[in-house]
Amino acid sequence: MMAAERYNAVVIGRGEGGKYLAWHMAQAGRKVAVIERRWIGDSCPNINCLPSKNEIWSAGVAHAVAHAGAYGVATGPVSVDMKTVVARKRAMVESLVAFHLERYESTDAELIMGDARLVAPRTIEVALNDGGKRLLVAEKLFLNLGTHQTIPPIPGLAEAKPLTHIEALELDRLPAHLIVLGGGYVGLELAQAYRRFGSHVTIVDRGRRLLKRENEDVSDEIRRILEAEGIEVLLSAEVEKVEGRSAGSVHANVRTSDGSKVIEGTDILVAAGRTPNTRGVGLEEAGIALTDRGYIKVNDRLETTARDIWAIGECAGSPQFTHASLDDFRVIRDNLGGGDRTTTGRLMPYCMFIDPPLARIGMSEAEARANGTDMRVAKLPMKAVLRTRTTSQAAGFMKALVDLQDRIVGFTMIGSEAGEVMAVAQAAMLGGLSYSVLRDAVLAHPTTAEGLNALFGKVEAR
Ligand SMILES: Cc1cc2nc3c(=O)[nH]c(=O)nc-3n(C[C@H](O)[C@H](O)[C@H](O)COP(=O)(O)OP(=O)(O)OC[C@H]3O[C@@H](n4cnc5c(N)ncnc54)[C@H](O)[C@@H]3O)c2cc1C
Ligand SMILES: NC(=O)c1ccc[n+]([C@@H]2O[C@H](COP(=O)([O-])OP(=O)(O)OC[C@H]3O[C@@H](n4cnc5c(N)ncnc54)[C@H](O)[C@@H]3O)[C@@H](O)[C@H]2O)c1
Repeated sequence: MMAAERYNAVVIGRGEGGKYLAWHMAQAGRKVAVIERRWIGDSCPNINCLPSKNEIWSAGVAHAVAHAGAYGVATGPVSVDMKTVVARKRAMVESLVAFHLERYESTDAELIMGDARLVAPRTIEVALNDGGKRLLVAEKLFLNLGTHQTIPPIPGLAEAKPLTHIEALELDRLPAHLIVLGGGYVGLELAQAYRRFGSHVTIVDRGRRLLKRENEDVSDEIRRILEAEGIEVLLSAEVEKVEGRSAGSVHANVRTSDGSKVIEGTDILVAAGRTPNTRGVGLEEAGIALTDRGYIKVNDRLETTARDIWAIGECAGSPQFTHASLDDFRVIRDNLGGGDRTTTGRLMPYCMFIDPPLARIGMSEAEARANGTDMRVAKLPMKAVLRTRTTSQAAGFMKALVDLQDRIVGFTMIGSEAGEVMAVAQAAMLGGLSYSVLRDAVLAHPTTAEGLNALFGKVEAR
């Protein structure tokens, strides 16, 4: 019988919010352990956000060099060395891992590498990666378990050994023809990156349009941008069967409204959504209820159905963004400190890093109409923003929704610097400013944000 070790707080899964919570509590003098089975530093710096944006940046450089002639810059033949692309990414990841280890040292939070499972409420058995087991009892338990790639049950798909984003971001060779199953965030970002590195790319999505959570004009513009780069986009497409092996020869039998066709690729990437890491951890046995989609059931203070147990980030059904997981940490931290903070109504921005990027904060036009919000809509093509005349990057548009009290309730942009411009709109929303403040602000010329003057100038008077 193992002796139980007592902790003030244990975090299972080293996600974004969990790590900040651990560091915060340890710095406040609590005895804290974090149990992680694989990644030092969460998914974001190891396998998700930062590695993908690192390689996407390399792809952007390849694209810029390949199109340098249009800017009057002569180059020789352009080629991409995937080994160097991956080496640059790995160097970044290693530096981020070192940063995380240093933070554990300096805060005195204990990092335990192993697989955790609840054997009773707040009693955790850890199968250590180095062998052996430990038993921990926590006064407070925080679950930050994350999600993993969903592999749809398509005949032959699992046997084809498809790439997920993890392997795709480790490829030191260029696929001749990459089939991308799923045209969501992961699929579109990586599809464009691989196209720019030089692969032939086909995106297959069963939806009627890309990014179905966005307004129809957003989906159409993004499809136009991707197709203009030579990416093939198949929509309303069901993959019925996959044959062969990725990293060689792989065929996807696809049914579309135009009939059936076979896509012959060399590699297949699955980017068809996420599944929470909540099975086999002993959650339900410990009184922690799950939703019907397998996420941990929480209230708007991120409390689970079991006493003194919280959930954070994707496993709690929070929006699947690093900044959402970070904000979950703030909610829990403040409530543990006697505050009263919830996740209800928080503004959640996001930016998809295709080029040009898509950024959104607040409602889309379709969402506003669906919930009956009375609002005015203003839309400005990016070619009307003078900055884009200087860069020849005129694809996309800005769009704003303004309610009858003159508040900005939604902002969407496809265009270069979209994420940065969105932050300006977000600040105005957080401050409860009238749209006229951005309409009339003196903004530096010629910046992309300057377009906000013209965009809000198009809002109809009440
Ligand atoms: C390819 C890709 C790109 C992305 N890019 C962006 C982006 O640009 N911007 C953005 O905001 N978001 C992005 N995301 C989403 C973002 O990465 C996540 O939302 C974010 O990392 C938050 O994750 P988390 O805190 O919920 O958990 P995670 O960071 O996933 O951490 C969960 C951890 O729990 C561990 N774990 C699970 N079960 C156990 C167990 N039983 N025992 C021990 N350890 C366990 C896992 O190993 C994992 O390390 C991207 C996602 C993907 C897939
Ligand atoms: N820049 C960012 O912030 C960023 C980048 C990547 C991922 N993320 C986060 O990660 C989450 C997960 O991304 P994702 O791209 O895996 O999921 P997603 O939900 O964004 O997209 C999945 C896509 O796969 C399609 N699909 C599902 N099953 C299919 C099937 N059998 N055949 C064909 N198509 C199928 C869906 O129609 C959908 O379009 C995102 O929602 C986002 O929150 C964020």
